[in-house]
Amino acid sequence: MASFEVKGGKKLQGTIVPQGAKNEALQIISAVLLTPESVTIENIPDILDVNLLIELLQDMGVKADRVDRQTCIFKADNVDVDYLSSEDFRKKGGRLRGSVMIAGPMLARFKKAFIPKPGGDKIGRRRLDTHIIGFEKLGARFDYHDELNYFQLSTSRLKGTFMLLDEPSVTGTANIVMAAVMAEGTTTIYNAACEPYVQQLCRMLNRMGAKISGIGSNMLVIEGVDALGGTTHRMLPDMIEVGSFIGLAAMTQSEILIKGAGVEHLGVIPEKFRQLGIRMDIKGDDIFIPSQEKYEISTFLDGSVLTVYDHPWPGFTPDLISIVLVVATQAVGSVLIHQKMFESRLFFVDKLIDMGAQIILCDPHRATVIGLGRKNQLRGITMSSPDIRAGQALLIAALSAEGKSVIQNIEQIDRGYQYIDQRLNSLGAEITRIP
Ligand SMILES: CC(=O)N[C@H]1[C@@H](OP(=O)(O)OP(=O)(O)OC[C@H]2O[C@@H](n3ccc(=O)[nH]c3=O)[C@H](O)[C@@H]2O)O[C@H](CO)[C@@H](O)[C@@H]1O
Ligand SMILES: C=C(OP(=O)(O)O)C(=O)O
Repeated sequence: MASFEVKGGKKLQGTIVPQGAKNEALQIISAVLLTPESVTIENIPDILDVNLLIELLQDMGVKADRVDRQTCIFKADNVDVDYLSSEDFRKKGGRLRGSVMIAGPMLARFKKAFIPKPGGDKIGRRRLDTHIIGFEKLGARFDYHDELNYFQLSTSRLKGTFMLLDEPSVTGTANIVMAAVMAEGTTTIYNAACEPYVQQLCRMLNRMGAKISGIGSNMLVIEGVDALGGTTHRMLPDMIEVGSFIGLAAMTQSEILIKGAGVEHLGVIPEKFRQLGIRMDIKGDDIFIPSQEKYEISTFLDGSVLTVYDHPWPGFTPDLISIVLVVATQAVGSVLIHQKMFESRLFFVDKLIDMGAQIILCDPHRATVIGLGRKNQLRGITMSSPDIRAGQALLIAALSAEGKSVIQNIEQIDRGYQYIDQRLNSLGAEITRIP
């Protein structure tokens, strides 16, 4: 388990460029399995989860030629379908959430798929029902192997149909879309997720020859085609990194320019940080956050305490709730943070409380933060990173704190943030990686 040693209390300054979006990358890289032709992908984040997925595809026989660290040409013209039933696939696939999205393209092109119990954050129950029921509606059969904890799926042919999803699952929608693009006839997916990740996937599939309409809405209509061809795709800037950098700047009183932030794809994210009192100037595709002595949380129009909660897109993403929570600890005013989707994502607040933050954990989903308004600084402590976003939130807390902090289990942070120590150190942070 590696750690970060962080010397806190320093103001940062400079320009930072967000990496390509992690959650988009996991969908897009899975989609290369849909064609035997070459697919060039640009702006790939160099992070643990994405590298693991690429490795998994290579184990399946997919050629992956790295042009540079961010660009890769994939060619899935000789896929070893049997590898999916191997012990090795179950082990490696089980290390990341994104591996689940290999199933949709495999069903579409090779008529069989295996889904190992996926990895990813341990942030509460994360079921796969939406994926499996969607595949079933398209005409796949499934067996659940209890002892080895994996789903086996097969079909003689997939056939388009209407389906109303139980919930707008992000990876579930992506998986079903990828299964449906080569199904016979028309598939309509209602209550579909419409996060920018899913929109980007649909646009890429259309460039490959798919016929998907309704992109960006909660109803996707997919006319099946016989085959898909190659394309080039560029990942959007990671909106979760952008939000994290806005929060980091405010919390550490830093002046930061986020260059190429993908402003038109950020939805309500800038507004949520503005509600915490954070000022920012949007200039073209860049976001400038000035150094702010104080930021004050607004109230609702009737004067009642602000609540920030997560919601499927175009609502506020659950992946930024931990960041909003940590930033609120130094604001003037109070806010109720409500993490509706996941039941184990707020437990890291005990570490913030140990650092001196004023937080009342009401229940597993809700925490009230009473901002310190910089009257007291947080104190550096030793802590462990429980999940990717809590890890980043703790790093922000440590950077703003007085004294030294040690963050253990930084593999969680490395899952989603590319060379984060080096990039923040180039803005003036003091983060040392202890292997
Ligand atoms: C690899 C990847 O892309 N991971 C993202 C993806 O995970 P993932 O696709 O796994 O998450 P889902 O969208 O399936 O659902 C997340 C959780 O929220 C619950 N749920 C979902 C929708 C809803 O309207 N109500 C509700 O309660 C589900 O039961 C589940 O427990 O989307 C999540 C929700 O944005 C993000 O946190 C993850 O970072
Ligand atoms: C929860 C997340 O990731 P994953 O779905 O890969 O666990 C996340 O990106 O915040």
